[in-house]
Amino acid sequence: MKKYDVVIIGGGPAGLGLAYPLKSNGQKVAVVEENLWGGTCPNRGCDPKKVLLSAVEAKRKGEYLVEKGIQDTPAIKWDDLMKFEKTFTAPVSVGSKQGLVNAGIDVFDGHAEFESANILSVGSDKIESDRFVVATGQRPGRLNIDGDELLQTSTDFLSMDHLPKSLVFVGGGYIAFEFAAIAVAAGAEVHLIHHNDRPLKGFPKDGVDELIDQLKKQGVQFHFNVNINKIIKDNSEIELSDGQGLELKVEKGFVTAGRRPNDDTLNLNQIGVETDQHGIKVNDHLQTTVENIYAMGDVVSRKQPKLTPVSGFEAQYLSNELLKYGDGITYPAIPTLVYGMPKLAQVGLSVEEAQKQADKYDINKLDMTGWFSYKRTNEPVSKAEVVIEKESNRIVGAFVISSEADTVINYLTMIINAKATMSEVQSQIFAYPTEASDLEYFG
Ligand SMILES: Cc1cc2nc3c(=O)[nH]c(=O)nc-3n(C[C@H](O)[C@H](O)[C@H](O)COP(=O)(O)OP(=O)(O)OC[C@H]3O[C@@H](n4cnc5c(N)ncnc54)[C@H](O)[C@@H]3O)c2cc1C
Ligand SMILES: NC(=O)c1ccc[n+]([C@@H]2O[C@H](COP(=O)([O-])OP(=O)(O)OC[C@H]3O[C@@H](n4cnc5c(N)ncnc54)[C@H](O)[C@@H]3O)[C@@H](O)[C@H]2O)c1
Repeated sequence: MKKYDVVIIGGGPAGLGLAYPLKSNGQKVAVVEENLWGGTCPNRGCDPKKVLLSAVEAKRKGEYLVEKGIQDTPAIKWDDLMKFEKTFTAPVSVGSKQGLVNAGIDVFDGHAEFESANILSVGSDKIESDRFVVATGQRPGRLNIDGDELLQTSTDFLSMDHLPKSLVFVGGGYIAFEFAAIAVAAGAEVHLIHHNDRPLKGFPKDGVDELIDQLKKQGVQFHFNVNINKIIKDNSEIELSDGQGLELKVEKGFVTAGRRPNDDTLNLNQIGVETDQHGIKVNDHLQTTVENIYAMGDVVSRKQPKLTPVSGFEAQYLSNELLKYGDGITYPAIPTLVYGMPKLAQVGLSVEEAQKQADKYDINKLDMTGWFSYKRTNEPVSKAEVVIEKESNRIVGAFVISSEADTVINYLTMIINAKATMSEVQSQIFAYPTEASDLEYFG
């Protein structure tokens, strides 16, 4: 039986982010992966999605300037776009695995399961290790209704060679809003079904309503307060119904109603590792309820959002922690973003929380649509809500909706984490005219 200092289960951003620094610090390390090396983000998540969005951004930016110097709106050719996307995804798995091998890290292909707190089985291999780190991520949740198997997942959407004429997303979270923006720009008839009237509920309602308005103008059809309870096949289409009058026929349907942790097929509970509905329970050292087993990334039950840079941050933390027991993990302000045209973004203290403590915080509501930066691109909406702590005159939170919300939220994240006051921001010289030079008006 092979014996290691650390065995990592899951070859995604979290697992790979930990394997390299441990190896370069002299540890004997192995990584186990049952599917594509590199994990969700580069194979079936962030990266392929962002490649598809390149075309959406180009199309919308052209559209805004029709009759303002641009003659025709660019049209998206899905089949070509998908071929372009696959040039990014195709090399990922082989390259990620080879990178580990080149670094002298042992790799195992297959499904990992614990036999005990020190022994893991991967197919017919048994692997012994002093410590294990579970970094198995999440997978799409299912609806548990008749015909659920007729719905495809985000992975299927991101590898569709041809765009269906009509499609529906069931569940209105990050994935549904982003994919709806992509599919409607590419020319499909797009429906989005949500079981209540508050999709993307972590974002301010007025901002989400703006996004919904924009997506409606682009052609997305929303169905709120609808609980689908049956799906049947009808020739080349599927029909979704709620038993209350909605009967929707589309060529393809996708379940986008949340993701669930991959913590249920590793024998974790049998060896004493406790889980809850959000994933594996860990303390602030990312240690599970079994002393020598740690967990990180999307599979962990925690309040921070489940995102690639958060997985990377935890991997970096554990790479120190496993070599020398130190302080518990503390997270900086983490920005979250719904991509599309426009994008929604927020960071730090939420506007909703700040409103509850009006004695401590001011909220600066900015309609930037008429500001030079946005007027020159003629985009339909650009707004921000900035939370300022009265006592320190510091920005402590922000929400942004615009096509540049990703850039703006990253500036604000740096400002929040640096604890800079508004006068410190205003004393910088930024290149003009840019989103950075607009920052002086945020306070
Ligand atoms: C459609 C989509 C879009 C996204 N977009 C963004 C985005 O724009 N920005 C962002 O920051 N995040 C985004 N995310 C989230 C991001 O992909 C995850 O936060 C990130 O991949 C988590 O990394 P991880 O290493 O924890 O898990 P994963 O990347 O999921 O890796 C876990 C790995 O473990 C393997 N595994 C599971 N069980 C076992 C087992 N028993 N044995 C062996 N191997 C196992 C899996 O096959 C997988 O490869 C997106 C996710 C999706 C689905
Ligand atoms: N830009 C990004 O950073 C990004 C993009 C995509 C995905 N992600 C990651 O993936 C995760 C999961 O994304 P997601 O969009 O699948 O889930 P989500 O949790 O963001 O949203 C799912 C939505 O579906 C609703 N819902 C649940 N059951 C339903 C039902 N039966 N019918 C209709 N609606 C239902 C929920 O109320 C919720 O609003 C995100 O939380 C994030 O971690 C991030």
